Amino acid sequence: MLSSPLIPVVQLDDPAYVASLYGRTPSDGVYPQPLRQTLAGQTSQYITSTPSPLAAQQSKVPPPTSAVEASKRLAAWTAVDRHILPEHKVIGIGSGSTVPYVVERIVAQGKAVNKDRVFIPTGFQSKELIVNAELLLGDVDQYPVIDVTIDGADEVDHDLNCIKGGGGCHLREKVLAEAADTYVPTIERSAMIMRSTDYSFVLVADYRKNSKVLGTMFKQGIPIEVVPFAYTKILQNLHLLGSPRAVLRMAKAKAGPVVSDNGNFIIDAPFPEEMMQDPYTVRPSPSLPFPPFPLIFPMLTGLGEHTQLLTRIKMLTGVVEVGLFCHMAKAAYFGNQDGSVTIKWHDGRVEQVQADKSPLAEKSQAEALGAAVAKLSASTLAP
Ligand SMILES: O=C(CO)[C@H](O)[C@H](O)COP(=O)(O)O
Repeated sequence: MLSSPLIPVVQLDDPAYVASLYGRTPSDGVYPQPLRQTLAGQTSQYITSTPSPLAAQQSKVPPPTSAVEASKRLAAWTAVDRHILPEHKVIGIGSGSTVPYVVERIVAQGKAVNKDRVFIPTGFQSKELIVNAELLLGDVDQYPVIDVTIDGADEVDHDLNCIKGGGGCHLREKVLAEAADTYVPTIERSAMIMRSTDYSFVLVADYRKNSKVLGTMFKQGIPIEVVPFAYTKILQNLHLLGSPRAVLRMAKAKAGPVVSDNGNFIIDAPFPEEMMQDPYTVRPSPSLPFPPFPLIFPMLTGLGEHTQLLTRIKMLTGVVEVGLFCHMAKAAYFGNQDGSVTIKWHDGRVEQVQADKSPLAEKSQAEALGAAVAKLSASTLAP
């Protein structure tokens, strides 16, 4: 075989070469296992299985520096304490700035309980969080049934419908939300829909996301993931559907559009309040614009009863997923500025956890107690 002096020739099945890539060989019996610790900021894809100091450093969440951050942590910790129980072995981890606090609290449950668990990410960010926290990474194609999924939200309404996708991850987020719920088909007003009968999808957010009607707090619109080549046609259809201000989401630190983890584009489509009030329920169509219009565009105007916004957007050709999560969540946890937590449950109950009963209060009480004990023992031991 001819070889260039500049390009070393390697034999791909050479055990030494394989070992140099993966840190172990097929004869170890554990090959091939995913061994990398982190890809963020790394130049090499292959990193040894020894936890790197960088990974350890990245898995530490800095203490919150603002009221909003503190309320995210409060929501995340309270939700983890109530919903991630020792018997839960397959756990979905969502995306966004609240989720690092979820992972932080799960890690605090200890190595013993976490060693038998597998964590399923909703995208690049949560994959990094899982790996950096040295938790076991899995994927939803291995685990299509998840015990509990915890995720952030951009806005949650009184019915626990929510907008997600501010971070462009809502396709995977919805798959993981569905994997955590149990669905049965039901017929409602002549339409077959899937209703969840057992919910294990939990939302965590700060107080700004707690709302009555979607779109009143999160005004940039419903995130819609679309296949790139169809985006102009979809924008046109969304304008006809009632969102004349729908736009393609542009990247901030890159020229051109945001590209999702799945290689798609994201459109943000704000709809008027009356269309957002109940984006899910099938109900009789309100006034149709003028007689010939529904005949020409029946799908856009909605004939008869099938007027739910979620389905109508999803039915547009080229739409991959809509960032409206309707009747999927078991509960939504909102951290408040005063240290309390508001919990909205799927059956309509609203629960309030007072500040002195929250996990953060317990932590500071425990710290104060620890400090007092240390002081007392120091003074007792002093000569
Ligand atoms: O849906 C999401 C990403 O696609 C996030 O969960 C949502 O944007 C909330 O993020 P944050 O916790 O940063 O407010």
